[in-house]
Amino acid sequence: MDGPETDFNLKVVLISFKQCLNEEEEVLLDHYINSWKGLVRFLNSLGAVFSFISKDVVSKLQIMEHLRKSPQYEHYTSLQSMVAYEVGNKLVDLDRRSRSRYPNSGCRTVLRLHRALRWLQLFLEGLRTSSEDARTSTLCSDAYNATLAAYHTWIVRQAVTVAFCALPTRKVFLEAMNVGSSEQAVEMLGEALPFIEHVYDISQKLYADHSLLDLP
Ligand SMILES: CCCCCCCC/C=C\CCCCCCCC(=O)N[C@@H](COP(=O)(O)O)[C@H](O)/C=C/CCCCCCCCCCCCC
Repeated sequence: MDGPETDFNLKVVLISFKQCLNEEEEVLLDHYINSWKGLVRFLNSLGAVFSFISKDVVSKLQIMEHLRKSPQYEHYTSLQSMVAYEVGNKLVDLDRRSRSRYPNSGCRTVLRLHRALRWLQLFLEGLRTSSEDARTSTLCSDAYNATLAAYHTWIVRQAVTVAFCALPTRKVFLEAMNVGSSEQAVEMLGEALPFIEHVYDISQKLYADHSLLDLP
């Protein structure tokens, strides 16, 4: 039963990233997958022009869910245990020459989501701190160019640029978050974005420590 506190809104999704971390500051994959599913729900609500993006995220979440249901599922409890298992057992393609051996490794799959999380963090921070008349397409492409663009093919970058033109205005975006007025949405972002940032920072350090930031 949904009440005002449990209604689906962006605050619920962003705060769900807090649950991704346990007391040891390990990133728990079930929660990470669920938080991403919440984001996909928002993406789908923005219209069919974004469906090629949402399909890519869903396919990556399915890879992770498959690993969580595999006989090796215990190794996929957290990002840390996954990295230890896949790296320790050489189940990751570390360079392009070996690209085709483990195309669905957990490490390379989460890396794509991890980079996208940084895009989301920058985009929402841009929405939060920008003026009322700021263009969302500019905020979005600035965040994209600072994060994901470097890893995407020319074709993907063109498709993404077209999709950005279909973004709603800043006001509509903030209202679509379903947390009240634009001012309340801005306040919510200030409270909730640190949870995403924390998960991002811990994942980034883990990947950097294991030289996994450029997996093909
Ligand atoms: C009311 C406010 C709601 C805001 C909530 C937004 C929800 C955001 C949800 C998802 C964000 C986008 C996630 C993009 C993941 C991209 C993963 C990726 O890099 N995939 C590429 C590489 O994968 P491999 O080939 O190596 O397996 C893949 O090639 C790319 C596929 C196409 C999609 C890439 C689009 C990225 C655009 C990011 C901006 C999204 C704009 C959304 C508008 C809010």
